[in-house]
Amino acid sequence: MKRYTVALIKGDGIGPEIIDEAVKVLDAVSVKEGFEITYKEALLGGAAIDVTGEPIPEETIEIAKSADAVLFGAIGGPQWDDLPRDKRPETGLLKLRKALEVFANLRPVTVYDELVNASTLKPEVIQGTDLMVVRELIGGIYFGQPRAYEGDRAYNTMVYTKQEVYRIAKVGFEIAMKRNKKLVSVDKANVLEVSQLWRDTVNEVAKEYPEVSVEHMYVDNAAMQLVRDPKQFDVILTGNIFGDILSDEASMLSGSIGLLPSASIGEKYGLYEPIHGSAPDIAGQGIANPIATIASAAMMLRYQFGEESAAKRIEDAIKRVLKEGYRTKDLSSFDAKEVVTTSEMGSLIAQYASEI
Ligand SMILES: NC(=O)c1ccc[n+]([C@@H]2O[C@H](COP(=O)([O-])OP(=O)(O)OC[C@H]3O[C@@H](n4cnc5c(N)ncnc54)[C@H](O)[C@@H]3O)[C@@H](O)[C@H]2O)c1
Ligand SMILES: CC(C)[C@H](C(=O)O)[C@@H](O)C(=O)O
Ligand SMILES: [Mg+2]
Repeated sequence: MKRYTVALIKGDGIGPEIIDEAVKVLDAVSVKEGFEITYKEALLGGAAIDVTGEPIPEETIEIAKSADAVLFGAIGGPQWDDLPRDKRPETGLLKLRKALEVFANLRPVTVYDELVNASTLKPEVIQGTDLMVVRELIGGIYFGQPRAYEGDRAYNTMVYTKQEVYRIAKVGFEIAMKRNKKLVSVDKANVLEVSQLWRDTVNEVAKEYPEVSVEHMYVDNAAMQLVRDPKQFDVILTGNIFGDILSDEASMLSGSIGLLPSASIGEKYGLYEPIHGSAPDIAGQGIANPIATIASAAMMLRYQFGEESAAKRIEDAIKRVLKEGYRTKDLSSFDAKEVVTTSEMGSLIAQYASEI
């Protein structure tokens, strides 16, 4: 029997609630598909700060590196907001991404037919939207030096090397080749030198993929186009901060940020995480939508373990619960036949994923 080890990082807020549901679903499909997953929990974020004083203890990096994949919930919360930046929960996540060198963050945006009324946009605008944001994850302004908060002055540095842009662009084009051969690269090349390098490098990589149609778009226009006509996009290739913002925006095409999964991948490791945060406003109430995390677990099965049929089981089960009208509270006003808790949603998906 095939065996995989998964480092589980539950984190803060709704993190533990949504990870528990993903584990439920993974356990159900692994029985059906004949593989076994063993889990090792590790601390990160506020949960780690409270125990060790650090947002990412060394042990967490070791556990993450020694596992076959990492499944991550969410971190952060108001109780840690006043800590200095390098002691905050978010810094723990950024350090983990960096330590694992997961430079490519893939954020698929699916609009489920059953939820076309859930978006704030008109159904005819969003129906059929299916796009992939390819976000550079371990460079750009998030990590650039120098950076400081000095009295009345503070600064950050947006920096990309050609090599960093090249490798994320390659990922973008490879994905475009497997999808609809259409890529929009998003930058701010009318203002930023770093975006000029980005654009030049993307154009170089484009020569290796003559079949892929390439368009460059400024980020402000892209933000507008995403809500004007999302179906024009297939692969969106962009840098760290633009990808962060555009993917939250894109989540509202699908109806809830609680639906959007992601895979953060590099040469060696894989980190699977929903795109949303720890949602402190709803933590502990059993109302968080676990689908983003469950779908991230499906991405883990596909990308990290090559367990395509298990991944498909989960994705089909998600479609089925939505089709049958089960909704967590975030989607309760949209064609809901029954409003369910976080745990009930996880159990239904686990049940459907293990049928047949
Ligand atoms: N990857 C991460 O761990 C991650 C990502 C984003 C934000 N954060 C952190 O999370 C904390 C809260 O940030 P925020 O409020 O800006 O963003 P958030 O994504 O946590 O929440 C934004 C809104 O979306 C809702 N929401 C998010 N996930 C949901 C889900 N699964 N089901 C239903 N509703 C959901 C929340 O209730 C809230 O109203 C901050 O400390 C922030 O730094 C962490
Ligand atoms: C929590 C934060 C560091 C993180 C980011 O900005 O990358 C989050 O917003 C995300 O989208 O995963
Ligand atoms: Mg974000």
